[in-house]
Amino acid sequence: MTLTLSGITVRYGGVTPLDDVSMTFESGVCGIIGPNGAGKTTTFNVLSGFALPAAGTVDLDGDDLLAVAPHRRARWGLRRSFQQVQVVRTLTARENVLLAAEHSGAGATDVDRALDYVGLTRVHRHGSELTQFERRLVDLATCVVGSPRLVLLDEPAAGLDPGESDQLLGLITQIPAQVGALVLLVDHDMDLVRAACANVVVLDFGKRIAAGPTLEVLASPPVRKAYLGIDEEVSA
Ligand SMILES: Nc1ncnc2c1ncn2[C@@H]1O[C@H](COP(=O)(O)OP(=O)(O)OP(=O)(O)O)[C@@H](O)[C@H]1O
Repeated sequence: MTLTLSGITVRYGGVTPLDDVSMTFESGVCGIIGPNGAGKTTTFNVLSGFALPAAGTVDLDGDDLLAVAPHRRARWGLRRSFQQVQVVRTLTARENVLLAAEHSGAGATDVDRALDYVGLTRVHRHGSELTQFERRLVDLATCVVGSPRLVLLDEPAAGLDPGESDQLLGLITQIPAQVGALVLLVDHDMDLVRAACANVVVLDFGKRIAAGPTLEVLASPPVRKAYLGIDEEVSA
Protein backbone atom coordinates (compact mmCIF):
# COMPACT_ATOMS: atom_id res chain seq x y z
CA MET A 1 0.00 0.00 0.00
CA THR A 2 1.50 3.36 -1.00
CA LEU A 3 0.20 6.83 -0.20
CA THR A 4 1.74 9.64 -2.22
CA LEU A 5 1.17 13.34 -1.68
CA SER A 6 2.65 15.39 -4.51
CA GLY A 7 3.20 19.15 -4.54
CA ILE A 8 0.60 19.88 -1.88
CA THR A 9 0.10 23.58 -1.14
CA VAL A 10 -2.43 24.90 1.37
CA ARG A 11 -2.96 28.63 1.83
CA TYR A 12 -5.00 30.50 4.44
CA GLY A 13 -4.78 34.17 3.47
CA GLY A 14 -1.12 35.08 3.98
CA VAL A 15 -0.29 31.81 5.79
CA THR A 16 1.01 28.81 3.85
CA PRO A 17 0.86 25.83 6.23
CA LEU A 18 1.98 23.48 3.44
CA ASP A 19 4.18 24.82 0.68
CA ASP A 20 4.64 22.47 -2.30
CA VAL A 21 5.14 19.42 -0.07
CA SER A 22 5.60 15.91 -1.43
CA MET A 23 5.72 12.79 0.73
CA THR A 24 5.39 9.06 0.22
CA PHE A 25 4.30 6.55 2.84
CA GLU A 26 4.70 2.82 2.32
CA SER A 27 2.72 0.26 4.30
CA GLY A 28 3.07 0.00 8.07
CA VAL A 29 3.04 2.77 10.67
CA CYS A 30 4.66 5.98 9.40
CA GLY A 31 5.32 9.15 11.36
CA ILE A 32 4.88 12.82 10.54
CA ILE A 33 6.83 14.96 12.96
CA GLY A 34 7.96 18.56 13.25
CA PRO A 35 7.79 21.57 15.56
CA ASN A 36 4.56 23.39 16.43
CA GLY A 37 3.03 24.98 13.35
CA ALA A 38 5.02 22.78 10.95
CA GLY A 39 1.95 21.65 9.01
CA LYS A 40 1.28 18.20 10.48
CA THR A 41 -2.40 18.74 11.33
CA THR A 42 -2.89 20.53 8.02
CA THR A 43 -1.59 17.40 6.28
CA PHE A 44 -4.21 15.34 8.14
CA ASN A 45 -6.82 17.97 7.22
CA VAL A 46 -5.94 17.61 3.53
CA LEU A 47 -6.26 13.82 3.75
CA SER A 48 -9.59 13.95 5.56
CA GLY A 49 -10.96 16.74 3.36
CA PHE A 50 -11.15 19.51 5.99
CA ALA A 51 -8.56 21.55 4.05
CA LEU A 52 -8.73 22.04 0.31
CA PRO A 53 -5.25 22.29 -1.21
CA ALA A 54 -4.57 25.07 -3.71
CA ALA A 55 -2.32 22.63 -5.58
CA GLY A 56 -1.19 19.03 -5.50
CA THR A 57 -2.46 15.48 -5.65
CA VAL A 58 -2.97 12.59 -3.22
CA ASP A 59 -2.85 9.01 -4.48
CA LEU A 60 -3.41 5.79 -2.56
CA ASP A 61 -2.70 2.74 -4.70
CA GLY A 62 -4.11 4.43 -7.80
CA ASP A 63 -7.08 6.11 -6.07
CA ASP A 64 -7.24 9.91 -6.36
CA LEU A 65 -8.19 10.77 -2.77
CA LEU A 66 -8.89 14.45 -3.47
CA ALA A 67 -11.55 13.38 -5.96
CA VAL A 68 -13.43 11.58 -3.16
CA ALA A 69 -15.91 13.97 -1.49
CA PRO A 70 -14.92 14.63 2.15
CA HIS A 71 -18.19 13.15 3.45
CA ARG A 72 -17.51 9.92 1.55
CA ARG A 73 -13.96 9.40 2.77
CA ALA A 74 -15.00 7.27 5.78
CA ARG A 75 -16.74 4.91 3.37
CA TRP A 76 -13.64 5.02 1.14
CA GLY A 77 -11.63 3.77 4.13
CA LEU A 78 -10.30 6.85 5.92
CA ARG A 79 -10.31 6.98 9.73
CA ARG A 80 -9.03 9.74 11.98
CA SER A 81 -8.51 10.31 15.68
CA PHE A 82 -7.91 13.74 17.18
CA GLN A 83 -5.58 14.87 19.92
CA GLN A 84 -8.67 15.58 22.03
CA VAL A 85 -10.53 12.28 22.51
CA GLN A 86 -13.85 12.37 20.61
CA VAL A 87 -16.07 10.19 22.82
CA VAL A 88 -19.70 11.13 23.43
CA ARG A 89 -20.16 11.01 27.21
CA THR A 90 -23.88 10.18 27.12
CA LEU A 91 -23.45 7.16 24.83
CA THR A 92 -21.96 3.81 25.81
CA ALA A 93 -18.56 2.77 24.49
CA ARG A 94 -20.26 0.44 22.00
CA GLU A 95 -22.75 3.10 20.90
CA ASN A 96 -19.84 5.46 20.26
CA VAL A 97 -18.27 2.95 17.90
CA LEU A 98 -21.66 2.19 16.29
CA LEU A 99 -22.04 5.91 15.64
CA ALA A 100 -18.67 6.07 13.91
CA ALA A 101 -19.47 2.90 12.01
CA GLU A 102 -22.57 4.60 10.52
CA HIS A 103 -20.26 6.90 8.56
CA SER A 104 -18.11 4.11 7.21
CA GLY A 105 -20.91 1.67 6.44
CA ALA A 106 -19.60 -0.91 8.92
CA GLY A 107 -22.06 -3.17 10.74
CA ALA A 108 -22.59 -4.28 14.36
CA THR A 109 -20.35 -7.33 13.89
CA ASP A 110 -17.54 -5.03 12.73
CA VAL A 111 -18.13 -2.87 15.81
CA ASP A 112 -17.80 -5.84 18.17
CA ARG A 113 -14.68 -6.98 16.33
CA ALA A 114 -13.15 -3.50 16.71
CA LEU A 115 -13.96 -3.45 20.45
CA ASP A 116 -12.38 -6.90 20.78
CA TYR A 117 -9.32 -5.71 18.91
CA VAL A 118 -8.67 -2.88 21.37
CA GLY A 119 -9.52 -5.16 24.32
CA LEU A 120 -12.25 -2.99 25.81
CA THR A 121 -14.43 -4.95 28.22
CA ARG A 122 -16.70 -2.27 29.71
CA VAL A 123 -18.43 -1.74 26.37
CA HIS A 124 -21.81 -0.89 27.90
CA ARG A 125 -20.50 1.86 30.16
CA HIS A 126 -21.23 5.44 29.19
CA GLY A 127 -18.43 7.64 27.92
CA SER A 128 -18.66 9.67 31.11
CA GLU A 129 -17.89 6.57 33.22
CA LEU A 130 -14.85 5.49 31.24
CA THR A 131 -11.28 6.22 32.24
CA GLN A 132 -9.11 8.36 29.98
CA PHE A 133 -7.40 5.19 28.74
CA GLU A 134 -10.71 3.47 28.00
CA ARG A 135 -11.80 6.55 26.03
CA ARG A 136 -8.59 6.30 24.02
CA LEU A 137 -9.44 2.65 23.32
CA VAL A 138 -12.93 3.66 22.14
CA ASP A 139 -11.33 6.26 19.90
CA LEU A 140 -8.96 3.65 18.50
CA ALA A 141 -11.85 1.24 17.98
CA THR A 142 -13.58 3.89 15.83
CA CYS A 143 -10.37 4.02 13.76
CA VAL A 144 -10.19 0.29 13.08
CA VAL A 145 -13.89 -0.47 12.61
CA GLY A 146 -14.92 -1.89 9.22
CA SER A 147 -12.26 -2.03 6.54
CA PRO A 148 -10.05 1.02 6.95
CA ARG A 149 -7.38 1.72 4.35
CA LEU A 150 -5.80 4.79 5.90
CA VAL A 151 -5.77 5.55 9.65
CA LEU A 152 -4.66 9.00 10.87
CA LEU A 153 -3.71 9.22 14.54
CA ASP A 154 -2.97 12.61 16.13
CA GLU A 155 -1.08 12.25 19.43
CA PRO A 156 -2.94 9.05 20.37
CA ALA A 157 -1.12 8.56 23.69
CA ALA A 158 -1.51 12.11 25.02
CA GLY A 159 -2.43 12.09 28.70
CA LEU A 160 -1.70 8.37 29.24
CA ASP A 161 0.73 6.91 31.76
CA PRO A 162 3.74 4.91 30.45
CA GLY A 163 2.06 1.50 30.93
CA GLU A 164 -1.09 2.58 29.08
CA SER A 165 1.03 4.23 26.41
CA ASP A 166 2.90 0.94 25.85
CA GLN A 167 -0.37 -0.97 25.61
CA LEU A 168 -1.72 1.52 23.05
CA LEU A 169 1.55 1.35 21.13
CA GLY A 170 1.18 -2.43 20.86
CA LEU A 171 -2.31 -2.01 19.41
CA ILE A 172 -1.24 0.70 16.95
CA THR A 173 1.73 -1.25 15.61
CA GLN A 174 -0.52 -4.27 14.96
CA ILE A 175 -3.03 -2.30 12.84
CA PRO A 176 -1.27 -2.78 9.49
CA ALA A 177 -1.00 -6.56 9.91
CA GLN A 178 -4.28 -7.20 11.74
CA VAL A 179 -6.55 -4.63 10.09
CA GLY A 180 -4.75 -4.08 6.79
CA ALA A 181 -4.54 -0.28 6.91
CA LEU A 182 -1.68 2.15 6.46
CA VAL A 183 -1.26 4.18 9.66
CA LEU A 184 0.03 7.76 9.84
CA LEU A 185 1.01 8.96 13.28
CA VAL A 186 1.57 12.57 14.34
CA ASP A 187 3.27 12.87 17.70
CA HIS A 188 5.70 15.00 19.67
CA ASP A 189 6.72 12.02 21.83
CA MET A 190 9.90 10.84 20.13
CA ASP A 191 10.05 7.62 22.19
CA LEU A 192 6.64 6.68 20.82
CA VAL A 193 7.61 7.69 17.27
CA ARG A 194 10.84 5.65 17.47
CA ALA A 195 8.97 2.63 18.80
CA ALA A 196 6.01 2.82 16.40
CA CYS A 197 7.36 4.13 13.10
CA ALA A 198 9.94 2.56 10.81
CA ASN A 199 9.86 5.69 8.65
CA VAL A 200 9.12 9.35 9.27
CA VAL A 201 8.64 12.57 7.37
CA VAL A 202 9.80 15.77 9.05
CA LEU A 203 8.01 19.04 8.34
CA ASP A 204 9.17 22.52 9.32
CA PHE A 205 7.43 25.78 8.39
CA GLY A 206 5.30 24.00 5.80
CA LYS A 207 8.24 22.34 4.05
CA ARG A 208 9.47 18.76 4.11
CA ILE A 209 12.99 18.92 5.53
CA ALA A 210 13.72 15.18 5.82
CA ALA A 211 12.23 11.74 5.21
CA GLY A 212 13.37 8.16 5.63
CA PRO A 213 14.13 5.55 8.30
CA THR A 214 13.22 7.02 11.70
CA LEU A 215 16.53 6.50 13.52
CA GLU A 216 18.58 7.89 10.61
CA VAL A 217 16.29 10.90 10.18
CA LEU A 218 16.23 11.76 13.89
CA ALA A 219 20.03 11.65 14.00
CA SER A 220 20.52 13.89 10.94
CA PRO A 221 21.90 17.40 11.68
CA PRO A 222 19.12 19.41 9.90
CA VAL A 223 16.44 17.59 11.89
CA ARG A 224 18.29 17.90 15.19
CA LYS A 225 18.65 21.60 14.49
CA ALA A 226 15.12 22.35 13.26
CA TYR A 227 13.14 19.98 15.38
CA LEU A 228 15.11 19.29 18.52
CA GLY A 229 16.78 22.74 18.68
CA ILE A 230 20.26 21.23 18.66
CA ASP A 231 22.73 23.11 16.45
CA GLU A 232 25.83 20.93 15.95
CA GLU A 233 27.88 23.88 14.69
CA VAL A 234 27.13 25.87 17.83
CA SER A 235 27.37 22.99 20.29
CA ALA A 236 30.58 21.60 18.69
N1 LIG B 1 -7.57 27.52 9.39
C1 LIG B 1 -6.42 28.18 9.50
N2 LIG B 1 -6.35 29.51 9.25
C2 LIG B 1 -5.17 30.17 9.34
N3 LIG B 1 -4.00 29.60 9.66
C3 LIG B 1 -4.00 28.28 9.93
C4 LIG B 1 -5.18 27.48 9.86
N4 LIG B 1 -4.87 26.21 10.18
C5 LIG B 1 -3.55 26.20 10.43
N5 LIG B 1 -3.03 27.44 10.29
C6 LIG B 1 -1.62 27.80 10.47
O1 LIG B 1 -0.86 26.93 9.70
C7 LIG B 1 0.36 26.59 10.36
C8 LIG B 1 0.47 25.08 10.46
O2 LIG B 1 -0.52 24.62 11.39
P1 LIG B 1 -0.69 23.08 11.76
O3 LIG B 1 -1.81 23.02 12.75
O4 LIG B 1 -0.80 22.26 10.53
O5 LIG B 1 0.70 22.76 12.49
P2 LIG B 1 1.12 21.48 13.33
O6 LIG B 1 2.42 21.01 12.76
O7 LIG B 1 0.03 20.50 13.40
O8 LIG B 1 1.38 22.11 14.78
P3 LIG B 1 1.12 21.52 16.27
O9 LIG B 1 2.24 20.55 16.54
O10 LIG B 1 1.22 22.74 17.13
O11 LIG B 1 -0.25 20.89 16.29
C9 LIG B 1 0.34 27.32 11.70
O12 LIG B 1 1.07 28.51 11.54
C10 LIG B 1 -1.13 27.59 11.91
O13 LIG B 1 -1.31 28.73 12.71
